[in-house]
Amino acid sequence: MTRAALILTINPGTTTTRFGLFAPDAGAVTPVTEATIEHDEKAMASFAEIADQLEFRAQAIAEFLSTIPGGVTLGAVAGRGGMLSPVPAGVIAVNDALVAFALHTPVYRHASNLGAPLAQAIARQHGIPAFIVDPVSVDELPDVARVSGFPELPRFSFVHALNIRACGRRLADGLGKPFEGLNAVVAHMGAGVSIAAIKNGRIVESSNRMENSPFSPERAGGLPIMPLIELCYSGKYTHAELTRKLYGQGGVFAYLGTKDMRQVEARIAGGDAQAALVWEAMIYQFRKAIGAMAAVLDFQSDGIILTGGMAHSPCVVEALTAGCRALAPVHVYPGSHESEALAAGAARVMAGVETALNWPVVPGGERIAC
Ligand SMILES: Nc1ncnc2c1ncn2[C@@H]1O[C@H](COP(=O)(O)OP(=O)(O)O)[C@@H](O)[C@H]1O
Ligand SMILES: CCCC(=O)OP(=O)(O)O
Repeated sequence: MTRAALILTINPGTTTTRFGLFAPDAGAVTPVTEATIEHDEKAMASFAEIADQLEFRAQAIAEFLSTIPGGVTLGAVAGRGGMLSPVPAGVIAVNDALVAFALHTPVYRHASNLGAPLAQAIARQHGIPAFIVDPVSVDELPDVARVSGFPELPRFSFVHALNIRACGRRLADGLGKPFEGLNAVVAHMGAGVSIAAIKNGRIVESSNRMENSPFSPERAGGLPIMPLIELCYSGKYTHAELTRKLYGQGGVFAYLGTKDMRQVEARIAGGDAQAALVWEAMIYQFRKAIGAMAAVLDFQSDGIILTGGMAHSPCVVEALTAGCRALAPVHVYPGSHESEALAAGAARVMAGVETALNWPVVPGGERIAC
């Protein structure tokens, strides 16, 4: 029996590389297998630059593929897209220029910058196309949302677009309406957090996790700006130290020394008052952000979606549902649905339901059939 060519998904995280194999079927996908490789934190810290991890992670993928009984025939590879320049939502075909941008001139340092290079490396070995889908630099903000109050620092979009759009599609399907007609608030609550407003299928506003965002297990989120300026110039920290403190060691970690919310909840159950205060403050900030996104949608949303790792927590879900259900019905889609969303994007292109954008993506730019 010949086996259908599968779609390989690659999702590089700070200390993990997640893989999936999916069978495409007329623009949809069925999961075949998924795996997460946990990389040693010290080993990852030994790489000076994210780009230096390429070989190491490529080796991990080769090992994953070698474990598939009977081998695997691939038809396409879809990688998580990184901190690119602003792009529309959708699928982008990986080419050399995109790989060079992601490796050498990304807007910010982030493991997702390796999604395109890794996808290309595997795709080349198999002679198949490579894509990225809904990268974190998806920017659908209207002009009014870009005005920050200081012309040199306009607001911009970095958002968990892949999971947020996948959850939006799922809600739209459940409601029997097209995604393009969906209005919803999505709270992606992972190690980093994005709270976003989807209006007619477009992410028209989001908390931008290091701009005006709630804090999260490891990100400081938005901070009091005048004291932050003082701290920057105080000489207390170097640029790199302060960036690390706010970005990977901020939020819950800065207060409690852990990024694992299960541990935090266990400490609260054991009577730890500081843990309880920090947890409550984070939920309080989530509620404020969800309310702000509901306001962006004129309080006319089809639903509020709670998703990401923290949506596994009954305490988080209960607290947010109680605080937000007056705004719209609350739907809980725990975990991230990124692998399936990556595969579905590639499958839509392979089935001809959608065309891929070509990099560099310019307004009204070229789309290519693959
Ligand atoms: N059952 C749970 N209860 C509470 N928190 C959880 C649970 N499962 C995962 N988390 C928390 O979710 C966060 C990770 O979310 P996830 O979406 O997996 O992260 P990432 O941003 O790395 O993809 C961690 O802080 C983790 O402790
Ligand atoms: C903007 C989303 C990119 C991302 O994955 O951010 P976190 O690392 O904060 O989850």
